Amino acid sequence: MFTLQHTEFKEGFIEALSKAQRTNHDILFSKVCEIDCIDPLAFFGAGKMTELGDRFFWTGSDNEVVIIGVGINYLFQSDQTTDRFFYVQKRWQSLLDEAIIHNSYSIDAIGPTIFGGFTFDPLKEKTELWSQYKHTDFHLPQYMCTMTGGRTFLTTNMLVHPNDREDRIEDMLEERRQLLQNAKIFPTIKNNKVIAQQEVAPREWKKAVAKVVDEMRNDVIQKVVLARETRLTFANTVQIESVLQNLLDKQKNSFIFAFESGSDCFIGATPERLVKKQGHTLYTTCLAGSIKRGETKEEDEVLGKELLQDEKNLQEHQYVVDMIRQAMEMVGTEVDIPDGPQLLKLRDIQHLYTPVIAETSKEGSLFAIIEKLHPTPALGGVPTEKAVEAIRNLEILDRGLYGSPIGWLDYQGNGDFAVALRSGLIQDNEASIFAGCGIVKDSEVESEFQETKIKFRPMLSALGGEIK
Ligand SMILES: C=C(O[C@H]1C=CC=C(C(=O)O)[C@@H]1O)C(=O)O
Ligand SMILES: [Mg+2]
Repeated sequence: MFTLQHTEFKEGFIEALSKAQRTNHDILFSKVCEIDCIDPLAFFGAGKMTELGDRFFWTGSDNEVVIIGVGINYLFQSDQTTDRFFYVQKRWQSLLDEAIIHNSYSIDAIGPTIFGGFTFDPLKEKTELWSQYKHTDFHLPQYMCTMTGGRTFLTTNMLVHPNDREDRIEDMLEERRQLLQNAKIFPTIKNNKVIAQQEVAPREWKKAVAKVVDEMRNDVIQKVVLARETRLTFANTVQIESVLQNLLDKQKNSFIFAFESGSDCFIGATPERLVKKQGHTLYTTCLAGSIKRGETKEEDEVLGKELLQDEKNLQEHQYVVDMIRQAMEMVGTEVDIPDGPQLLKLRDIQHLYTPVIAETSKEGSLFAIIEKLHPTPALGGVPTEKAVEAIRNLEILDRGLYGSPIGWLDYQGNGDFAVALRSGLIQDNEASIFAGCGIVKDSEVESEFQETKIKFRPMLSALGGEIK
C-alpha cells in the first residue's frame, strides 16, 4: 500500500514538475488519500510537533465535517481595502486552473481547500492587536486532514517550482510519514492559568451605547452592533489544544475554529453560520436576539418564551431576516425562510434563530455571496453602511477578525463560512476576547452590558477565566 502510494506521489510530482518547467511557473500538485481514523486534536498537535508552522482547525456546528490544516503551502494575503473578495477568488482560481489534482472521491472539503477570513472592516485603522493578520488572509495548508461521514482523508499539497530537484518528493514523503506518526500521540492537555483579567473601557462602551440609542430618535440608523473586549494574562504561554478541547467539550451547536498566524491564534466557538455552499444549495442563518439560560428547566423555558415574544429582541432579529432575504434573493432562487424565529439554545445563552435555504447557480462563487452578506445586521446594523461607519467611529475596539467571515472553500466551489463570534485572539501568554450586541431604539444600556457579559462566557470558560 505504502509503496503504491509512493509511486503515485512520484508520478504526480513528476507530472507537476514537467508542467512547471514547460510553463515556467509554480504548479500546485495535490493528492488525496483515505487514511485510518485520527483524533482531530492529535493531528492538530502533530502539526506543531512536526514543526510545520501555522495551523487551522474547523468543525461544523453539527460536527458534519472536521478539517485541520497544518503548514502553509500558499498564502492569499492582502491589506487592500477594496475588491478583497474578488482578489482572493481570482488568485485562487488561477492557481487551480493549472493545478494537478489527484482525488478519486467526490466528497466536499477534500483536495485543495483554503481556510481563512476577511477582517470585519478594512477601513478601520489597524492596531498592533491584529498585526499578525491581513485584511484578507487565507492559507492553503501543506497537509489537511478531513473527517467526514465517518471517514478520514489526508490531502497533501505541494507547490512545485520549475527548478525543483526530482528528489524533493522524497523529503516531502518523509515529512508526511513523520506527521502521521506524530498524530498517533494525543497531546498532553494542560490547564491554562489566568493571572489577570480586565474588561477594556466598559464605561466608554456604555456611553457609546447611550449615544447610539439617543441618535436613533432621528431615525437615520435603526440598528448598530457595538462590541467590546476583555483582556486576559496567563502564567504561561496559552496551550491552544487545551482551549480547543474545552470548546469541543462545552460548546455544542457551534462552529469551533482556530486560525494561527505566526505567534497568534484567533479561536472561538460561534453559533452563527454566515453561508454554506454545497453544490447548488446555499444555507445561511439569521441569529440575533438573546436571553440568558435558566437555572432550572422550568426557568429556562419561561425565559425562552419571553424571548420569543419580546418586541425589542424580535425587532433586532427581524432586521437580520430582512437583510438576509434581500441578499439571498440577489444571488439565489427559491429562497426559503420560515415565518418566525425559533430558539437556539447554547450552553450559556439562547438566541432567536431563523435558518434560510436557497438555490443558486453552481457557477456563483461563494466569495461573491459572502460579499453580499457581510456584514449582516447581526454584527453590523441597519442601514449597513451607516452602521459600519458608526462602529468605526464609536468603538474603541479594533475588531480585526471578530465578527468577520471565517471558514473554508474547496477547489470544487463548496465551502462553509461562519460569523466569527464568541471568539478571542491568543497572543503567547495574553488573550483578548470579544463580545457585542445589537443596539436598537428600545435598548437599555445596562441590560445590553449584561448581555455582553454572558457572551464573554464561552471563551472565558474555555480559557479558565473568571465568570462574573
Ligand atoms: C455580536 C454578538 O452576537 C450577535 C449574534 C447573536 C445575537 C446578538 C444579539 O442578540 O445582540 C448579536 O447580534 C456577539 O456574540 O459578540
Ligand atoms: Mg441582543
